[in-house]
This record gives sequence, C-alpha cells and structure tokens, in this order.
Amino acid sequence: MSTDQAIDSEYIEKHREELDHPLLQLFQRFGHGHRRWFVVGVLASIGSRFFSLVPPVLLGVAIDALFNEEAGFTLPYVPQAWLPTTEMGQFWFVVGGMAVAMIGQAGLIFVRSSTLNLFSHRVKHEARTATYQQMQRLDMDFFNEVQTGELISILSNDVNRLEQFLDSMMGELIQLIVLMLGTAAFLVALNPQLAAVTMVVAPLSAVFTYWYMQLAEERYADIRESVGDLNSRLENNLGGIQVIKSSNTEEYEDQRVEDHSYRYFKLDWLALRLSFVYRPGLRVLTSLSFIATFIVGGIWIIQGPPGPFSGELTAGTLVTFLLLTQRLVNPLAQMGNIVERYEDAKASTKRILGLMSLPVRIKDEPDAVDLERVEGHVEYDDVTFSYDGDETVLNDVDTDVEPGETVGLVGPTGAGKTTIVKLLLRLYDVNEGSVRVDGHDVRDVTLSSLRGSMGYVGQDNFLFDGTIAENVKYGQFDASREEVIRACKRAEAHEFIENLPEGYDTDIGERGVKLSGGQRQRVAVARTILQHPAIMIFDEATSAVDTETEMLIQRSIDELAADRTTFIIAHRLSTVRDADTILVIDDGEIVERGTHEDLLAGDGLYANLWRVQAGEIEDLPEEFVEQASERVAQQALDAAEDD
Ligand SMILES: Nc1ncnc2c1ncn2[C@@H]1O[C@H](COP(=O)(O)OP(=O)(O)OP(=O)(O)O)[C@@H](O)[C@H]1O
Repeated sequence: MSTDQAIDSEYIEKHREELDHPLLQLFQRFGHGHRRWFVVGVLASIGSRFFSLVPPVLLGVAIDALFNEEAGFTLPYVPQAWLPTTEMGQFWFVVGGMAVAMIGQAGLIFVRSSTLNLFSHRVKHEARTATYQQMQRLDMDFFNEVQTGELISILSNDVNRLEQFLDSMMGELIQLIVLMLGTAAFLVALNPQLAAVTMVVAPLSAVFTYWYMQLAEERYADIRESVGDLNSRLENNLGGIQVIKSSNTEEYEDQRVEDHSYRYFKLDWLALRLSFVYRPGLRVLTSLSFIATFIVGGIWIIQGPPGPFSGELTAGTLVTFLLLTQRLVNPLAQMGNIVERYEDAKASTKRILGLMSLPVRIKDEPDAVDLERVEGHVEYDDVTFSYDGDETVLNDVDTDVEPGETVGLVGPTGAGKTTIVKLLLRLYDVNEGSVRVDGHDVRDVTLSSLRGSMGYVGQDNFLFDGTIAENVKYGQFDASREEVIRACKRAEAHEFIENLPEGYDTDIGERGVKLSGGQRQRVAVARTILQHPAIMIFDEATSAVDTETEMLIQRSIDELAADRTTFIIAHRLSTVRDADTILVIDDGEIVERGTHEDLLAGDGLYANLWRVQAGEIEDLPEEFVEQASERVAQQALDAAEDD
C-alpha cells in the first residue's frame, strides 16, 4: 500500500484487512526471543499426552492377557524381549507402568503449564509495550482520525483477548493436536481396520470446523470493532461530562451509549449463536465415532469380522478403543471453544498488528543531524500545506525570523496561525517549500533535538495527575527544587503555589482539575521555562484567563521573549502589540507584516481588527464587515458538517 496515502479510517481498515496470518506474525515478532519456552512446553505437552494414553492401553492388554487369557502379553511399539514372562511379573509391570505414566503425566503437566504460560505472558507483555511505543510515534494524522477510546480498546481489550487465548487455549490446542495424533497412532497399532471406523468422522469434523471458522472470522472482527466504538463513545462522554450536564443532554447520551452497547450485544449474540450450532454439532460427530466403533467392534466379537473386515478382535482391544475414543470426545467438543477463542484472538491481533505496521512518516531521516546550540533563526520558505491533501491551509508562507526576535501571529479564526507553528515543531511536514531552523531544514534534523529546542504553551495545557512540582519538572526530571521554584517565580506562579495547602507538593488531580484555568496556564509556562528552550511558542496562551492573570502571564512572556526567538499567537491584539514583527494571516496567507504602528498606518485587516477590539465598530469599512460575516457563516457551516 502506498505510504503517501492519507492515514484515514479507510486506510487503517484496509491495512488491517490485508494482514495475512496475524497470529503467526505476532509470534514471529514477539515470541522469537522466547522460543525455548515454547519448544519445552510443546515437548512437555506431547510427553504428558503420551503418558495419559498409556493406562488404557495397559488395561486392555491386562484384560486380554491376564484376566481373560485370550491373547499374549504384547504392547504396541514395545519389543517383546523387554516384557516380563511370568503372569505376576506382567501384572506388576502393568501396575508399575500405570503408576509411572500417572506420575510422569503430573510432572509434565507442571512443566507444560509453566513454560507455555511464561511464553504467552512474555509475548503479551512485549506486544502491549511495543504497541504503545509505536502508537506514541505515529503521525498526528493518525490521532486526528482515530478516537482515544478506540486506542485504549486496542491496548487493553485486544491485548487481553490475546492473553486469554495465549494463556489457556493455545496450550489446549497443542494438547488436543498431540492427543489426536497420539490416539490415532495407538489405535492404528492396535487394529488398523477398527481405527479406520473410529476415525472416519475426522474429515467430517475438519470440514465442519472449517465452515465454522469462515463464518466466525468476520463476526469476531465486527465484534472487536464495535467494542472500540463503544469505548470511544464512553471516553468521549466521560471527557465531556460537564457539557452533557450543562446542556441537559443526559437522555440523548443515554440513548447513544445504549445504541452502541446494543450493537455490541447483537454482534456478540450472532457469534454466540453460531457457536451454539458448532459445539453440539462437533459433539454429535465425536459421539457417532464412539457408537460406530462400538457397533462394528461388538458385532466383530460376537459374530466374527463383519463385511470387509478380517482378523481377530479381542474384548480388551475393544475396551482400549472405546476408552481412547471416549477420551477424545470431551477435548474435541472443547475444540469449539478453542476455535472461538482463536478467531477472537485473530481479530484482536489484526487490530494490534494493524497499528504496529502503520507507516510513521514524521521520523528521523537516516542521516539526520542533531541541532546544537540553537540560536533561533527561523525561516519559512514558500511553505504550502494541507492536512488531508485536499484543501490548502497554508499558501506560500514566507518569512524570516532573526534570533531573539518576537513575532506576533494574528488573524481571523481558522486562518492558519496554529498550523504555522505546528510545522515548526514538525508535527506535520510541509507539502511544498521548507521550514528551517538555524539554516537546517526541519526534516534533516533529529526530532528530539528539534522539539527539545522549543517550548510550546497552548491555550489548554495538559497537566498530569500528580503534584505541582512533578508537573513543572515534567521533561526535566533531574531539576532541583530550587530550579523549579525559580521557574515558577518567573512564570508568576510561585505565590499562588505557596498559598496551596501543601505548596509545591499539592496534588492537582486528573488533568489538573483542582487548579483554575489561569493557574494551570502558569504551571505550564513554568514547565516550559525550566526547559530553557531557544524558541518559545505561545499559542493563545492568555486567551482563557481573566485580565489580571493575563497581565501576570504577559509579564512572564515578555521576560522570556527578551532573550530568545518567540512566536506569540493571539486574538487579543494588545498581547502582540510590542512584538518586533506582526504577521497578519488570512485564509492561509500572510497578508500584512510590520510593527503595530506600521500596520495601523497601513489601514488594512490589522487596523480593522484593532478597531474592533477598541470598540470602534462604526468606523469599520463595509467590506470588512461583510467578510467577517461570511467567515462566521462558513465556520457555522464547517461545524455543522463536522457534527
Ligand atoms: N488536524 C486538522 N485536520 C484537518 N484540518 C485542520 C486540522 N487542524 C486545523 N485544520 C484546519 O486548518 C485551518 C487552519 O487551522 P488553524 O488551527 O491553523 O487556524 P488558526 O488560525 O490557528 O485558528 P484559531 O485562531 O481559531 O486557533 C482551519 O480551516 C482548520 O479547520
């Protein structure tokens, strides 16, 4: 599949469907280093099953040779010279043989369980961590497309499904295969003709199982997808609980969750119904095998060999046959369960591997160099960009920012201001042109050195569950308490932190919910200060706070901007008034540039925006008002389309 194609839901789905032999790929990828445990487990399985077959065979021989005295004392695959010749010797040989087989079986079951479980737990652990690591590196396109709930569903539900299969079912599957092959070998050695009768149902069972697997595969893929959808819905609703309450939409959301849950129930039920046919069907087939063996064997003993059969059949051999056949019935009926879990695990593995093998486009080039001692010279050279390959979001953006310069980015909403800085952070790659830092194209330097040289403070900054100090230190884990305090003082955050019950050690709750928006913002600024970035980016950093807090944050921004390259995106033009250069962006293009005074004198878009904010609405030209209302109408349309 082409790696230039946009990573949208369709691409991800197709990519997933094209995966061949997912479980085999999974083992090759994650099981390789632990193969020895797998091999020991399989050998122990074979051994334990072999031992389990010994008692019925010995019992049959004892009935014929010792109790009925109908046949000689012989054992399949054992040289006659090794067997005792006296009756009591043979009796104790049978007793001893059964005891050894039973103890041996117990020991090997222990070895089998420990090794196969060790193998499966290691595979599961590696699959989970590797999936997370890959997920973290995927391009932003992917996160725009896939919902968080869906990703959590892969990391937890799908990995757990895999665990269920690996833990129990894989061991049982191996045992079942060993049991069937071992039993078949014994039966053929005892009486090949009767063995043919017993095993005539094997091909029928295989066809029946194949039919089931074909139908089940699709159903399990749908089930796993519906679990992902349900999780996304739940995650969305929990995240938006405040909006749901304040919009009074509980009933609407009840219904949406119920719909998703019902879809999951229906798909699950469809798959179950199929297994309700398969499981008893398999049991009927294996019971038929038992009955056929009993009828043919019974007639053979009472009236001599029926129809095409020839030779002798003793009661002991028939008992062994029936015991071994009976032993196959339960495990074979269990096959239904195994196949079900297998299909389920296959669907989960496809989702895990589908994600693992998605291409990562934003990554270090093989010859990427580290950006060192960054001065902060930033150039946009005729940059054109679109998110999904369709609509151009930035068109011919061209600017040169000297080290230490402060640049304000202003313009109507949706004009492309944030996109400009996203390209600098290389969250996306340009379609045309280039973005350079200190003369290096951002695509030619390592991502860690590029992003490490920049500090980003957005409108709503994510804080992690933990203390204030931990949050400020995030990314600079070795910083001392003094450094943390110094950064907080510069971010105008020290005073409010000191007033909290436990100061810097106050727990701020999930996403920092125990702090106000302005407080969270100042903690985020402190975190960025501690990183000593050469380039700072403030993206609407003061838009969500009151005027007093804005003034405080503004003071810290001004101080930080004094000795480094700084980009400030702002709707409130007073925030960028003192910037060295202001770039006015409209519809993806730089339409004006200059200082505040230059732009006012130019009497263009900036001057009109300034008048709006100064409340001089009557002085606005008619053309500007018309464009503004068109933009607002377009936004409403876009929002409606998104819904
Ligand atoms: N991840 C995305 N995928 C697709 N389109 C996007 C994405 N992010 C933004 N856009 C679109 O790109 C355009 C520019 O968005 P951008 O966020 O850069 O504007 P902005 O000037 O920063 O707006 P605002 O002032 O409202 O923050 C908008 O039309 C927006 O809908």
